[in-house]
Amino acid sequence: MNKATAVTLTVVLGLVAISVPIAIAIHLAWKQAFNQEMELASSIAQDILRRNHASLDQVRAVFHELAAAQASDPCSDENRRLMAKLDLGSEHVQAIGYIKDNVLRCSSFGRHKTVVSAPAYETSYGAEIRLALEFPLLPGKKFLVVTDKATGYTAAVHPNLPIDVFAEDPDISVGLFSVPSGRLILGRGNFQQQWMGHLGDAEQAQFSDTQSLVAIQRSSRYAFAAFASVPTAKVYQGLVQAALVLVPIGVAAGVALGFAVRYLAMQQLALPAMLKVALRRHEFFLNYQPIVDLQTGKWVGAEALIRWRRPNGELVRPDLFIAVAEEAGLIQRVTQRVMTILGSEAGELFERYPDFHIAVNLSAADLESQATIEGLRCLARETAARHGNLLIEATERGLMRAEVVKEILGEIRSMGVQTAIDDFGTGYSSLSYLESFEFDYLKIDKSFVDTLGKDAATSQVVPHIIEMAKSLKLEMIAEGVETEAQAQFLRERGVQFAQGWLFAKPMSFEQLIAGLSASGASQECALQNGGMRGDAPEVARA
Ligand SMILES: Nc1nc2c(ncn2[C@@H]2O[C@H](COP(=O)(O)O[C@H]3[C@@H](O)[C@H](n4cnc5c(=O)[nH]c(N)nc54)O[C@@H]3COP(=O)(O)O)[C@@H](O)[C@H]2O)c(=O)[nH]1
Repeated sequence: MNKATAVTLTVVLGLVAISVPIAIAIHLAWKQAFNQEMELASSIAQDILRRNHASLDQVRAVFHELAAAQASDPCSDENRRLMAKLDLGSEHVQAIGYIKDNVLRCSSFGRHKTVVSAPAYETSYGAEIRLALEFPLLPGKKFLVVTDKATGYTAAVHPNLPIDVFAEDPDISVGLFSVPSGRLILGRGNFQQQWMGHLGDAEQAQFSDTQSLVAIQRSSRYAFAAFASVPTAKVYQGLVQAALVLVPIGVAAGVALGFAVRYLAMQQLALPAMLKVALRRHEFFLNYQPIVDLQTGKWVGAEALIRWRRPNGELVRPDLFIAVAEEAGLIQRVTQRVMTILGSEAGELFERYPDFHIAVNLSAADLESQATIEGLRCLARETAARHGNLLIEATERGLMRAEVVKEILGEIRSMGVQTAIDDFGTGYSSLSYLESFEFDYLKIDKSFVDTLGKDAATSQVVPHIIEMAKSLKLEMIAEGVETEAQAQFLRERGVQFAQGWLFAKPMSFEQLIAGLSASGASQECALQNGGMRGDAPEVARA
């Protein structure tokens, strides 16, 4: 990637890093305000339902008591006294009377002969409803009147009482509608007939349109439902309030992320220059991760893994700087550095453990260059390496220029340096393509080993890789083995070697030597000369 592209990418990423948290903050503020208003609507609807249940329960109790009195004349003095008593004792019922043939014959206030309107509708539980009836002694006051169809007893409820909630807020509409007919029974403010459709057979419904947030709650005992609606404008007011808290947090998070992106980008852009300095100042060192024989558990080799410690003590991860070194054309110098360090350390190792091997990672550029042959020859000389003491690991991505790589690999093998295909299965090589390269080992990638024992689709891949390796007559090294179950699986299927935290993490040269001494690995290593092919004139010690 050139510098201009990297700068553009950084600016774009920085803008995204800043704007995404702000967008998330605004979205959260909106959601919070919306939920808050919806919860308010829902709690009002439930309150209205509670109040209506209380009113109706009292009306039914009144009817029950009057029926129980079994008066032969519903308007007798005694029965009217009972009406007055029940009336006084009820919080919701304002007047009690007796209606027959649409004539109010008497009430707790006395005898009448007032013609009243026909009921607006009849309920499923045998009550007749008149929505706005005036009592003779209370002119100008309209009541919701319920008449027990069977007895004619009638109770009047103040129409505002059940919906007398949030009355001080004119923007909030509330009411009660009959479920079967969709007719509004009581209400204040705005009510749209089509809201009913949202309830269907459900207990409750919550929805919004461009103007309102609506909550509907169905009665579990009567054929009506209560609703409350809050104007959408209130959500915007709430949004502003929530945004005042959340947006500054989002801006702070965005700015912090923006700085982080900038810092990382600067580091990334500066890395090639830093790498050059690090190569000059010898800031690299090696770690070694043991490779074990899965049958005996002995350490038979180790992979050399480069480490970069900056002068301030910071360790830079190889998966960060190797890619940069490859892109910046510095990887061959890095590989050369690996071989130089190895040259100063491995001689002692091969002398004490003649059958031990050390693996060196090669990138694509290394695999295409004669300089690698020279480097390995020099390393073999310096360390007095025997046939099989040195091994190179090439990834599938490194094999792109097949013809050139084949030639270099051939020369490497003819020196007695063994070859392994690394990260197997993560690239795009076909079997026939791989067959055309001569490798000694196949390294099964950690990503496949990770899936062993899991239900993942890729967990089926390892047995196929093993079969393939067998058919290509390659020995196998499984990477990233972390559990005994994985080791057991691989062992049972004939995988010879493994590497991973289950056995040992990457370690210093001194730790490797100490570990080898402790395990007494000298003569019994499994990567015997018998496991190698061809002569090795350059590396074989006399
Ligand atoms: N061209 C070169 N590439 C190199 C060199 N040194 C390292 N690398 C490559 O960098 C990548 C990261 O390497 P590293 O951080 O050293 O990680 C290695 C092991 O530590 C890790 N590993 C091994 N076992 C386990 C395990 O059980 N769990 C776990 N979480 N990680 C584990 O795997 C890395 C080794 O991978 P591989 O090379 O594929 O065998 C990595 O791609 C290195 O190749 C260098 O000198 N040159």
